[in-house]
Amino acid sequence: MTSVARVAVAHADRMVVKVGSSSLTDKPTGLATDRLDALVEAISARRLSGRQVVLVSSGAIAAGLAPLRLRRRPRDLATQQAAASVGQSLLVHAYALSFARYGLTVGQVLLTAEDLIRRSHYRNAQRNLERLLDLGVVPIVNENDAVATAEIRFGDNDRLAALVAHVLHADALVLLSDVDGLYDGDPRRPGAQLVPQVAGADDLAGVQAGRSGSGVGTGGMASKVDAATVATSAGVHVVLASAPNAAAAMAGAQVGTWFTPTGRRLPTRLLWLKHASTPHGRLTLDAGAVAAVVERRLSLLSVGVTAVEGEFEAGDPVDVCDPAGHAVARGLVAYAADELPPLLGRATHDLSDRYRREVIHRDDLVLL
Ligand SMILES: Nc1ncnc2c1ncn2[C@@H]1O[C@H](COP(=O)(O)OP(=O)(O)O)[C@@H](O)[C@H]1O
Ligand SMILES: N[C@@H](CCC(=O)OP(=O)(O)O)C(=O)O
Repeated sequence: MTSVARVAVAHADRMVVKVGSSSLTDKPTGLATDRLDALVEAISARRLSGRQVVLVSSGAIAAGLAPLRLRRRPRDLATQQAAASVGQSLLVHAYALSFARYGLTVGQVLLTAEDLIRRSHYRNAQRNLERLLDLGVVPIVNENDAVATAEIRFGDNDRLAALVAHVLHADALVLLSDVDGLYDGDPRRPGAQLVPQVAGADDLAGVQAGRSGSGVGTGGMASKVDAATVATSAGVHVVLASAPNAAAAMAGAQVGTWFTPTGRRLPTRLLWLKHASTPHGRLTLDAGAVAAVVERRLSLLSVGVTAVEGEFEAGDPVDVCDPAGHAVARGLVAYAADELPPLLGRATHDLSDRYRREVIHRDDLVLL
């Protein structure tokens, strides 16, 4: 990895650090306070050097298992929510005590997907996190597992951390796990090699990023690679390293896997549209409309739409598909599903004034 990237991380004024359940918990005792304390020591050193850190911490469900005498992560949502309710308070209490050793105050921020997907909501989350940082507090973010339902769960905190990094204009994202980086295959298999650098999709070709090996983590390596891709596509440097290497990773040392930015910052609205929204329907286009939207980046007009599926209202996210049915873009549609069928294939000048607006304005479209 070039030293430029490592210097960028070492000097990041604002950094998001995400730690997984497997790095904070021991079976059967629950929270491993020695490991939590070691992580807090590394983060506190950085914070006390004048740089801002937001911690995204998993571990609520894992920390709730032992007090509830559960031997493994429950499968049903209600027991997961119960375990998270018990575990989250233990987790944040442990962090509060540990950061207090360095005179630092923590603030708990629990988010659901909605909080980062809906514009009115993410401004709220953004305002609170900014204020906590201004006040010198270390925000500790987790998914709000106690109320999150199956459809709205992030399901993994890696993507949550990438979205938080973007919303807060962080310079770097450090993903800490129980493995010392991305391997080209399951690290439990002999011969798997550490991938030291990912500069783009080509470096991921042939890499088998699989599921969690710990039984308490949910995302596995695939979700870390997805999160790194989200963050780097928006200009954020990403390091994936093991939790014991936290200080070294934050200082830009040669540990773990380094993901270099592949794109520039998108407006937050478009980032959530691309990575966090759930499409409510699909519009199929003819070949000319695909070329207009994808290559010439024009707005989508009714004349190029051949089919509409799904139930959506004006303003909802929908997928924009080529004639073969592959999603090529996602956008905020300007019409409700039941308004569109009479407009399909018709030129804008043939329509009444009410229907002369674009089906999706180009400012509301992202390519997938
Ligand atoms: N290609 C890979 N490289 C590294 N780890 C991998 C890979 N494929 C699967 N894994 C597994 O992913 C695990 C990390 O994911 P997870 O348990 O969800 O971590 P966390 O709890 O830290 O979020 C590793 O411990 C490893 O067993
Ligand atoms: N929000 C959940 C963790 C979800 C999650 O992504 O876990 P992990 O794969 O360990 O980062 C919890 O606190 O238990």
